[in-house]
Amino acid sequence: MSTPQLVVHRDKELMAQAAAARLITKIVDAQASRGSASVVLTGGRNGNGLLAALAAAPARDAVDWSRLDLWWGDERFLPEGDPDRNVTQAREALLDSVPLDPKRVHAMPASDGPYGNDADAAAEAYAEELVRAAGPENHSAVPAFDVLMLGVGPDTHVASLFPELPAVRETERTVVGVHGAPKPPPTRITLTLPAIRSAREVWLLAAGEDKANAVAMALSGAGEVQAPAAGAYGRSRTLWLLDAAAAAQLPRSLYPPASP
Ligand SMILES: O=C1O[C@H](COP(=O)(O)O)[C@@H](O)[C@H](O)[C@H]1O
Repeated sequence: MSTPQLVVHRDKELMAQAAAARLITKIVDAQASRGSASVVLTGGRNGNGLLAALAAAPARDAVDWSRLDLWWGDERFLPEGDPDRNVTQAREALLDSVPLDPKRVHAMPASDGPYGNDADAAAEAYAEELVRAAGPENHSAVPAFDVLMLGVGPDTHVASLFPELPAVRETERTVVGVHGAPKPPPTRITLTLPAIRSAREVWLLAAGEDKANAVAMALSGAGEVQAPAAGAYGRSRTLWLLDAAAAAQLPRSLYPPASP
């Protein structure tokens, strides 16, 4: 488990631009040292803001998009192309404008796909896709993600791990179906905390005053069942990327030294 590090930016626009710059560097470095990079995307306002900032950054051309694997931390279980699906929003924000290898874009199944309306079967299929990508040499059920990003909801949810729902208590499976989520749509697919914790780096993104209470709670010792964001950390690094509004309720003892 890595101790959370906090970076606080002036506002959400600057946060998105700085996080996009950070992600470009990570991908380029991973491609230089290992040949390819593996990134887990998040949905939500901050995840999409980062992708839009990346699309607008001239340095995006430093990435070899054909040597990048993209995965998702969660998906809203809706028909293919639905505007509320996380993958649809990511395509609009960035993916449609860069030359990705379609075989390396690992979207979670849709509710009108091969598993029909069965979110649990769709989750199992995604878990199998992760196992295949991990390969036997990794001795892991998931590939070695370089960066796994998570938006933090105002209720402290990350991916589709909501407080007190069964998915946040999962200790064995890497992907599960979610039923009865408090945020629409109620049916979702999500990586579990064990899968999230297998990533080299976990980045949690939160901007806006509606996130301030969730950020303070998750970083002040709350349990992961009550505050799922508290249970999200990476093997080498856990980075909280915040704007000043989202950091406003943090105790001074947690505030990074150089922040206003
Ligand atoms: O529904 C979801 O919400 C969270 C947080 O979204 P935000 O708009 O409050 O930032 C997101 O991270 C997750 O991927 C998504 O499915």
